[in-house]
Amino acid sequence: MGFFDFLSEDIAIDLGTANTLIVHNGKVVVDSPSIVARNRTTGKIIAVGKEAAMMQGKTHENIKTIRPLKDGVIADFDASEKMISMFIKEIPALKKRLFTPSLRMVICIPSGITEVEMRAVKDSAERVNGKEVYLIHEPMAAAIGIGVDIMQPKGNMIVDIGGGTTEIAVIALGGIVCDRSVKIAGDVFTNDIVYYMRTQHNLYVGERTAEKIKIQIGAATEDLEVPPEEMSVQGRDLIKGRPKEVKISYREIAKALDKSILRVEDAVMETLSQTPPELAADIYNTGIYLAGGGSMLRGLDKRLSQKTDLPVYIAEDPLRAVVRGTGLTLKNLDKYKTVLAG
Ligand SMILES: Nc1ncnc2c1ncn2[C@@H]1O[C@H](COP(=O)(O)OP(=O)(O)OP(=O)(O)O)[C@@H](O)[C@H]1O
Repeated sequence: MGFFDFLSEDIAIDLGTANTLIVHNGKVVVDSPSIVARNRTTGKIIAVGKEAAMMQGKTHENIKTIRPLKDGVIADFDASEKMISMFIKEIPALKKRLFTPSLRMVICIPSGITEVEMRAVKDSAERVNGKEVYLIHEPMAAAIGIGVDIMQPKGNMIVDIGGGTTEIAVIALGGIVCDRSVKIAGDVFTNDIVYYMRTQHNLYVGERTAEKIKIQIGAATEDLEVPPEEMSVQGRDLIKGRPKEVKISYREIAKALDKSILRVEDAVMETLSQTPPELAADIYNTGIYLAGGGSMLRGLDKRLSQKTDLPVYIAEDPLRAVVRGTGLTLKNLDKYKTVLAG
């Protein structure tokens, strides 16, 4: 330990389109929606994370809620930097500090990210006091978080279904052999539900309500073994203009999501078709690992398993698999130096 090491801290960040998670000292210390609320007149950020999420869809013209990331990459630099900086200040062990310490960071990024987008993440991290900043691809972090031994000469397929992107990768010998990133994930599923409610029930629902429907009764198939109960949904009647309530079943949601899930399935099939034969043989034995919040959609594992004819496993606590892996990478930087991106 160097003399000035007490002035520096290590943190791992999963900067996601839907959620931002931070690991410090081996523990998840921040787990918040990636949302910022800004006062339009003064330009000041008035809330981030959970507090800003409560305001979503309920703001007046003076307040605007922003999601600074889109499709896994930073879309609004100023808002994202302020959000990261406020999240870092919320870390209990750093709250007591007078100044933000210099940070050694590992941040995960989508596998389909461009050099310019990668640079943007690094720049933002440096501006929030990141002195040593490392990047890791999300599927790689997910694999480490799931507990896959990525260094083995053995192929493993990871499908990480987040908010903005679905990342599919075949990993062997500490590297990504083939991958695909599609912009079909949780946010698209939510918008599919908004569209379905509008067109089939003449009911206008906001994104927060649609996401609630997805989590409470969302399904990827119409034949679930344990179907959830019908759900009452309130919104605005598009014809009469007044509030209205309708009851919906998981079967309707499965119909609403079908086209998008087909596109995820196609991307998985395409990646499998590009996999070198020796690694394909490994995947035949090990199956496919799912991570990310989208993997929690009821019946998605079964549907993917039927489509690919392979066993499909959902990671333990799928929303945290990526940040767990990012944290482990940070803890074992020497071991994982070769798997870092950029
Ligand atoms: N039980 C659930 N069923 C279906 N979807 C869910 C469930 N829980 C969370 N989700 C969805 O998971 C998504 C968030 O997942 P996650 O936090 O893994 O994404 P992210 O890392 O923020 O996004 P990205 O990796 O694309 O940047 C959201 O769209 C959310 O609605």
